Amino acid sequence: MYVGVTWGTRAPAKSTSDRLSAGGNDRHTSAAMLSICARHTRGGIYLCNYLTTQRAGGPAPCHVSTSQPSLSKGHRDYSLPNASWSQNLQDLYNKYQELTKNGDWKRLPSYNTSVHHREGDPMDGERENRLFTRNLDKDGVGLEYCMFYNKAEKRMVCIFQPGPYLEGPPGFLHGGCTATMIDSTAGGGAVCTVGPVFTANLNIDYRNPILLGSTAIADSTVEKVDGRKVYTRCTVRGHDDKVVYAEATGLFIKSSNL
Ligand SMILES: CCCCC/C=C\C/C=C\C/C=C\C/C=C\CCCC(=O)SCCNC(=O)CCNC(=O)[C@H](O)C(C)(C)COP(=O)(O)OP(=O)(O)OC[C@H]1O[C@@H](n2cnc3c(N)ncnc32)[C@H](O)[C@@H]1OP(=O)(O)O
Repeated sequence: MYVGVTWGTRAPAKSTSDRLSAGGNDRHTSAAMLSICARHTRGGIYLCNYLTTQRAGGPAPCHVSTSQPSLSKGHRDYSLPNASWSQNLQDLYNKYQELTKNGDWKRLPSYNTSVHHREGDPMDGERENRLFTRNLDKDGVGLEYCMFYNKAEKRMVCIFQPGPYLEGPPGFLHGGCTATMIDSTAGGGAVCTVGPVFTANLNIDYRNPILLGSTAIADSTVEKVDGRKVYTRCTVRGHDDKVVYAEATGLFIKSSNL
């Protein structure tokens, strides 16, 4: 039976990434880097490329690591920082991690299959299905993100960094991917508030294009629950809140079939 999300109980107690994030700007200390290299070398070839978008005037850094976690070796919590994360994403992660300390906010662990989010589901075994937002094996080329939920405010925040494989207009994020992040964030907020839901309706106003490699925040609130209907509102902004990328409303229907 689906009982909702697990609050990090399966995440490693103190991963390299956590140690790094705790260190904030110390993340590039030599000891930490050696530790990361050792970890990635075990899982594949470690390489950190520094890519830039080709757009004149505003290249955003995009770091890509080629570590290739295997699904069957599983259980990786993909919401933890990795070498592909930009400093802006890392800073936002540190900020929200800090907010989790008094219990108001919870970090959601994130796996690459939907079922691994369900309590009681086996965490091992081969699975072909992949979560849409976690379907690329290389860190940094697709979506890097982490969600935080505030129960009292019925609010879900997703900090994210879209990689180079998500291009729509040259240098910019595909609008369908923006929609995916809105759907996932608002849907995740609805799931955390009422339990399993289906998306019934999503309305999006795209205000500004999102540069690939940049860091953005999707910020969603459950505004009303009316029977099985869950009404949400979501805004996507830049990491420093200076630009609004998109504004959306979403209707989710509580389902007993999930
Ligand atoms: C990426 C994941 C990250 C999440 C992290 C968080 C937690 C992790 C846990 C688990 C991860 C899983 C999920 C995360 C959540 C969301 C992200 C992805 C979500 C999706 O990707 S999901 C796929 C796309 N989605 C569909 O594939 C739905 C297709 N569709 C249907 O399956 C049915 O259509 C359904 C079920 C929607 C309703 O069907 P139904 O038979 O159950 O209910 P019914 O029709 O009676 O409607 C009941 C009342 O809603 C009103 N109503 C219905 N639809 C409306 C509409 N469009 N506009 C206005 N009102 C509407 C009616 O008017 C009535 O209102 P009233 O009660 O007042 O009469």
